[in-house]
Order: sequence, then C-alpha cells, then structure tokens
Amino acid sequence: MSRLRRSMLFLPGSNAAMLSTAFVYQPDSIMFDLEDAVSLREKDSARLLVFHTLQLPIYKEFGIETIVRINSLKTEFGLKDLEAAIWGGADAIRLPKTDSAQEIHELEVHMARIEKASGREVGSTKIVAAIESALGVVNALSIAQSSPRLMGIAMAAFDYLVDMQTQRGDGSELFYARCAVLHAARVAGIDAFDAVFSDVDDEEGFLKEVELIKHLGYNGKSLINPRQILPLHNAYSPTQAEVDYAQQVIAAAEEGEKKGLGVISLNGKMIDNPIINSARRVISRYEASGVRQ
Ligand SMILES: CC(=O)SCCNC(=O)CCNC(=O)[C@H](O)C(C)(C)COP(=O)(O)OP(=O)(O)OC[C@H]1O[C@@H](n2cnc3c(N)ncnc32)[C@H](O)[C@@H]1OP(=O)(O)O
Ligand SMILES: O=C([O-])CC(=O)C(=O)O
Ligand SMILES: [Mg+2]
Repeated sequence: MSRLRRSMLFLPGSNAAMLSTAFVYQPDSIMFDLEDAVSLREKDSARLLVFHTLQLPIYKEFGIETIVRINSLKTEFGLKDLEAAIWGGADAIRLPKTDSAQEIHELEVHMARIEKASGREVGSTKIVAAIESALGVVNALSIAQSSPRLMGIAMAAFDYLVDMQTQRGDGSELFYARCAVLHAARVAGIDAFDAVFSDVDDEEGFLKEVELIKHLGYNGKSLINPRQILPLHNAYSPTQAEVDYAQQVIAAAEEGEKKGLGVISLNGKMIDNPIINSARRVISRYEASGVRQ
C-alpha cells in the first residue's frame, strides 16, 4: 500500500511554538504554510523559520511527511519560498490556487534548478496542487496529469466558494467540485485531499463531513487543528466487523482458487474480483492503521 495520507495538518509558518512541537500530534503530513496564514509583514521571517524547522530531524524520525505551502509564483514571495522549502529538505510543495497545468510546468522548471543547486536528486520533491477556483476544477484532470512529481490534488473550499459566489452550507455547494477533483486524481493515479473544516469545536459536523469524503473515496483531508487528527484517523480505520468480513472473503477466494473455481459464494453472496480487491484494501488499511476504536 502507498503512503498513508489521511491527515495533512496546516500550521502558520510564522508560529514558532507550533512549528517546534507539531510533530507530537503525529499527523500523516504536516503543512508549513507561508501563504494565507502568514501576514505580509511576516512573510520573510516565516520563511526563515520554516527553513530551519525543516532541518529538525524529529519530523523524519516520526515518519511525518513535510510539505510547504508556498505563495503563488506570481507574487514576490513565491520563488523565495520555493528556494527555502527545497534547500530546507521539504518532501513536497503545495501550490495554492492552481488553475492550469501550465502553472505546474513553470513550477517544475524552478524545482529542478533548485534541486540541482542544492544537491537534491532532481525529481525527488513532490507537488500537491490545491484547486481553489472554478477554472481549477474545470482543469482538474490536466492539472492532475501534468507532472510525475504530483502526489496529490487538494480541494481548497474557502477560495473556491468565493469564486463561485457562494458559501459553506449543507455540502451540496461543494459536491460537483469534490467529485471532479476526486475523478481527476483517480484517473491520474494520485491522492485526493478534501477541504479544511474550519469549526474546530464542531466535532459532530467534522465527523459527518469525514464520513462523506471517505465514502466518496478521498484519501484524506487538510486539517487546521490537532484535535481533528485522531477522529479523522479513527474514521479511516476499518471496523472489526469489516476486517472480519474481509478476512472471510480472502479465505474464501483462496479456497476457491485452490479448487479452480472462477466464482465463489460466501454466506449465499457471490464473491468476485471487485469484492476481493475491496477486501484486500480493507486489510491493508487495517495493517497500516489498526481497527476503529
Ligand atoms: C483557508 C486557509 O488557508 S486554511 C490554512 C491556513 N490556516 C492555518 O494554518 C490555521 C492553523 N490553525 C490554527 O492556527 C489554530 O488551530 C486555530 C487558530 C484555528 C485555533 O486555535 P486555538 O483555538 O488556539 O486551538 P486550540 O485551543 O485547539 O490549540 C490547542 C493546542 O494546539 C496547538 N495548535 C493549534 N492548532 C495547531 C496547528 N494547526 N498545528 C500545530 N499546533 C496547533 C495550539 O498551539 C495549542 O497548543 P498548546 O496547548 O501547547 O498551547
Ligand atoms: O488549501 C486549503 O485547503 C485551504 C485554502 O486555502 C482554501 O480553502 O482556500
Ligand atoms: Mg486558499
């Protein structure tokens, strides 16, 4: 199974206390933000802080993937952010407000140059493209297929909903975009991350949203608060009943194969390849993250 990316925890790159302690919460990925969570007057100091934090061995020791959200390359900060992220050793760059594949191609050229200069293997730094506009949603497939560096695309709901001239409601306002981004990711064979849920005190609302995006097929979600990590990981772990059933399916499939049967039956239900593959996915999720508590 590929790397687990259920939780991607955002934190403001200007917040020294959060930067030095966030590993204790053990998200799958941590995202040092240099874009919208950092004020204009803190852009330079935040970049320096993030550069130094990336070099702390503790994030690697905890197996946490490090991602830097840079400012757009159209701003005066973007290129400096990219230099700091790559020289600092970030695993991936999150490009905000990605509207086209062309923007990823421009980013790649700079990344290759900086990797060469810093002695990093060319191509080793990954990209996550954040989709934050109607144009980005319409272009999601070409964005998702634009580079072998892309490890995922992320739905960014705040800016997207402003562009759509609406706001957060019952989820119907995001349904088309969520599906489009997810389909693009699946066609491209990369991960899909859902949007931030901003009311950190509303655990019930958060879990409802997590159930929806998990059911749609998202790999995980961008988060803004450590209190959201455990409930998310737990929701993504299979239940004991799901694990038991998956084990029965795999045992029945192995038995059927020994007997040379193409189609087998378990408790009166037909078991075929899609069901066996889905059972294998449940088992690998269980092996990676345990059973739901
Ligand atoms: C639209 C966008 O662009 S979203 C992406 C950019 N936004 C962000 O990065 C915001 C990140 N999140 C935050 O800054 C904060 O969680 C807030 C402002 C949302 C809420 O802050 P608080 O109410 O102080 O959170 P809370 O009381 O749960 O904090 C508890 C502890 O977790 C820490 N913490 C909170 N959020 C984070 C975080 N994202 N990463 C790491 N640590 C965090 C706090 O520092 C605090 O630590 P302490 O107990 O050692 O003092
Ligand atoms: O990228 C994200 O997940 C958060 C964000 O900027 C947005 O929703 O506009
Ligand atoms: Mg945004």
